[in-house]
Amino acid sequence: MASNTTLSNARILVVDDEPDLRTLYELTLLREGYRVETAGNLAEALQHLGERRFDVVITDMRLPDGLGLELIQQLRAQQRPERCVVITAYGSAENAVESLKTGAFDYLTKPVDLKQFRSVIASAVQDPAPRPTAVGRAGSPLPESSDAVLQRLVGESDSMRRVKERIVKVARSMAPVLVHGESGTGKELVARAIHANSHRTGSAWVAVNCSAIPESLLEAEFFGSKKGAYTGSTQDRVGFFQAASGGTLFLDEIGDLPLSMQSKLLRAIQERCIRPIGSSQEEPVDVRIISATHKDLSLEVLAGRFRQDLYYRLDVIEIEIAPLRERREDLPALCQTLLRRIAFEAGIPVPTLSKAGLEQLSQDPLPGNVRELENLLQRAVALSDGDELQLELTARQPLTQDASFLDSGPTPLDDDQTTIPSDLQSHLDTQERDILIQALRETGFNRTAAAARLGLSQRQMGYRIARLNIVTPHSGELSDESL
Ligand SMILES: Nc1ncnc2c1ncn2[C@@H]1O[C@H](COP(=O)(O)OP(=O)(O)OP(=O)(O)O)[C@@H](O)[C@H]1O
Repeated sequence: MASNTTLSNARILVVDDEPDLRTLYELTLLREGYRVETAGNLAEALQHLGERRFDVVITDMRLPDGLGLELIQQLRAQQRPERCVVITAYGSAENAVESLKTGAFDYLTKPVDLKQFRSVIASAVQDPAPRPTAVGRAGSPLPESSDAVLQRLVGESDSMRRVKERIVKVARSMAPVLVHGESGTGKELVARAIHANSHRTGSAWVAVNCSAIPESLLEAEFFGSKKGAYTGSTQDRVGFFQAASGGTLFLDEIGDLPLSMQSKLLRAIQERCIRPIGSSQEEPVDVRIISATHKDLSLEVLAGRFRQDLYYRLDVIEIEIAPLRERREDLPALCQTLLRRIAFEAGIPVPTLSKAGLEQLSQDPLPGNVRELENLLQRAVALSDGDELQLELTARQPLTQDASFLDSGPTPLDDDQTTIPSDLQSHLDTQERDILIQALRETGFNRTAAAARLGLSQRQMGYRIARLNIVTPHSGELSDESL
């Protein structure tokens, strides 16, 4: 029986033309304590809906007099509050994605696994408002109020307002969201706001930086492993999917996931099951996936670096965050918030930024976006000796290319583009190393500034520096000559 009486009072409409299945769903739901009504086709369903309000409508996709999708469309058009769960035929990914795009809360694939069925319905009937008694799990922060997280997202430009509206709109469904924007634009903050505004807010939030995990460890990190699965594994290990169970899994830098892992992720999303390494058992998983990238994934698909089917699965709802240089009207509010945060952490009075300083900032391309702005202000606060902040903007060329230039074509360092390298990986590594070193030199070995110039996050920069074995003067081991 469902443990929460308010949830078990929920009223559910089941729409399916197969009497056996209808009865199976009905009995399963009645056993959970829900109030259930059934319909065998669209017309009957609409009749029930005309008579009363339901909490959840579960509908088969194919009905004798139309599609389950039409039911969702009608409910949305009438702005009805019912959450819809669609049951689609096995292998019809298009239908599942289409129903999520139309506004379904979630979908289930035939043959329906009853455990999964119960868990999806339990999610759908939950009160969307954050539950006051909910507590964060070990390893996940206590849930923040939905408003508090949205308010942390500073900016009232048209594009920021659209982002915030979209967050609220999509938060309540299970549909995967892809957040796209340059490095430092606030993709993780947006993903967190979606989680905080969803009914999953009391459950785990697990953020994973796909570019920071070595390829050989990815499968174990994502799906976990059983004791003895490999040398040295002395106990079962929980993967990201299990850790995020009931909550949200945020896959940052999804464009950097190697192809081999992309197919495993696709399978986990499609089947909603994972198999830990060393286990013979599949485990059902209930996670909402939000992914983020600074890359244009459609170009990555064309270049053969990203699986089209996975792209299609992840990009059900897209949220685009504009770079800071395209929403300069957000700069004053952002500076104010960031300065307040910096001053609070340093335990000092909030410094002021002069009009001239703000003007200076608004002329700067700020390729590292809000993160770069944050670092810049942090440096200014640390170096200031008076009330007014002195900004140190790095002299640089106006930004003419976005960060994806590293991946999408020859760079000026390609002096011999006609020769095909015999070892592509080491050729690319050498080029990447040269670019990184050049950026580090030109920024006085300031990793943050170099990362910002290259459109990389600090984590990505750190990972690349380690991978390519670059020793910077700050590491105190070798001098400039070693570069
Ligand atoms: N609109 C905003 N209002 C307030 N702070 C912001 C905003 N956007 C970004 N930030 C701050 O800027 C920093 C970078 O944000 P975040 O990590 O979310 O960016 P990102 O796009 O995920 O970066 P990356 O792609 O490099 O991982 C964080 O400290 C975040 O709090």
